[in-house]
Amino acid sequence: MLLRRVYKQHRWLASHVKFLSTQKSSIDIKVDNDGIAILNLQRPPVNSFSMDFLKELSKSLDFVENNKITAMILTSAFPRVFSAGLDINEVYKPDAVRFKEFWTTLQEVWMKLFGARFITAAAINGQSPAGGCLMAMSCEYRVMIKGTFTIGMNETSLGLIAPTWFMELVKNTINVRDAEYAFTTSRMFTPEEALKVRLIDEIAADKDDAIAKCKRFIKKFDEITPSARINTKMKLRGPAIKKLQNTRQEDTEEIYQLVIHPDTQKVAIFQLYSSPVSANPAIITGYDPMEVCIENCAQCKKMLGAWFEGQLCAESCIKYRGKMIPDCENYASISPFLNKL
Ligand SMILES: CCCC/C=C\CC(=O)SCCNC(=O)CCNC(=O)[C@H](O)C(C)(C)COP(=O)(O)OP(=O)(O)OC[C@H]1O[C@@H](n2cnc3c(N)ncnc32)[C@H](O)[C@@H]1OP(=O)(O)O
Repeated sequence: MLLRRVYKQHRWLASHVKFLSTQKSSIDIKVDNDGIAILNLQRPPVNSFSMDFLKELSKSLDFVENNKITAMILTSAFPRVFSAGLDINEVYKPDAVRFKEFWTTLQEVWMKLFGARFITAAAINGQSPAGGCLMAMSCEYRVMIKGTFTIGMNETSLGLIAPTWFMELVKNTINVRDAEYAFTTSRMFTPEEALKVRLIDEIAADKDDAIAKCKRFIKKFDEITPSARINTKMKLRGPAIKKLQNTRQEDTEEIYQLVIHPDTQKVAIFQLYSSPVSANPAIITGYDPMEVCIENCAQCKKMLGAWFEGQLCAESCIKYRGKMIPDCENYASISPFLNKL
């Protein structure tokens, strides 16, 4: 009888979710026949977390919770990137009110994901720096696919400092020494290295295998009384959530002050147009012509949007060490960076 009700509910959810996912959404939710919700992040190009995307994730987590779905797997619809972390556009020249709302939304998503009553697992099917790593780490189980992908906390290389609650989470997952080394040096881990320090729990051959392995973890709880599982999880995770609840405003203010610092802004703009995880921000510090050049690339990108190849502009700027300074109103100077769409 109970089984029939659960089955019927899953069938309803499956059709309902199908309806939801026909709206243009950055998260595709599918509930499978085992009653597990698979959340595919699909915000082009790299699943970076903007405020709207975070709000959508927040609603998706509510959907899983409100429909009493027992487990969720977080993954990416893209083949090479799980998530590029926070959207650098939210960090570059932020408006104070918007940035604070953005950060508050991130806190809220984190508290919902980390403190979810349902079982959570991440199938990390690509690059997962900084905020991408944060989302995966907030789940109870992590499976990463093998390949040339990396995961880690590269905040310091961007001139940023990860929030305390993220540091605590990592310190409680891997050992303190590895956490300190990784955070301070912006170390990115290959899947094998991540497994060694237990940043992840398993390695998979591909995305399907990663999801299958996450499901195997979820299945373990068939043998465990649900209330015992939930109460144990809450006892383990509750204090960290309470701590953030009590310090949300200070946390937001601290991060905002950090983000608007000129040094952070220099790195943010560099990152915006030259994004590989291994980028060395030292290249752009203390050399003014290059800084002006990169600022101008950013301005042209803002003015011309998709017509303008911002990354190409920034790369040329770095290559010619600031000797080529684009003027957005001078066609000759920007024509090398205009595309035909
Ligand atoms: C505020 C303090 C709090 C600290 C907590 C968290 C901080 C963060 O999360 S900051 C973000 C950290 N993220 C990164 O450093 C990742 C940067 N990105 C990359 O390394 C690569 O893009 C990635 C390996 C993810 C994917 O590589 P590719 O597949 O080769 O793609 P591209 O590099 O060509 O990028 C495509 C496209 O996406 C834009 N992009 C990349 N990352 C971001 C981002 N985080 N935010 C916004 N946009 C991003 C990149 O600029 C390209 O744009 P176009 O040039 O317009 O195509």
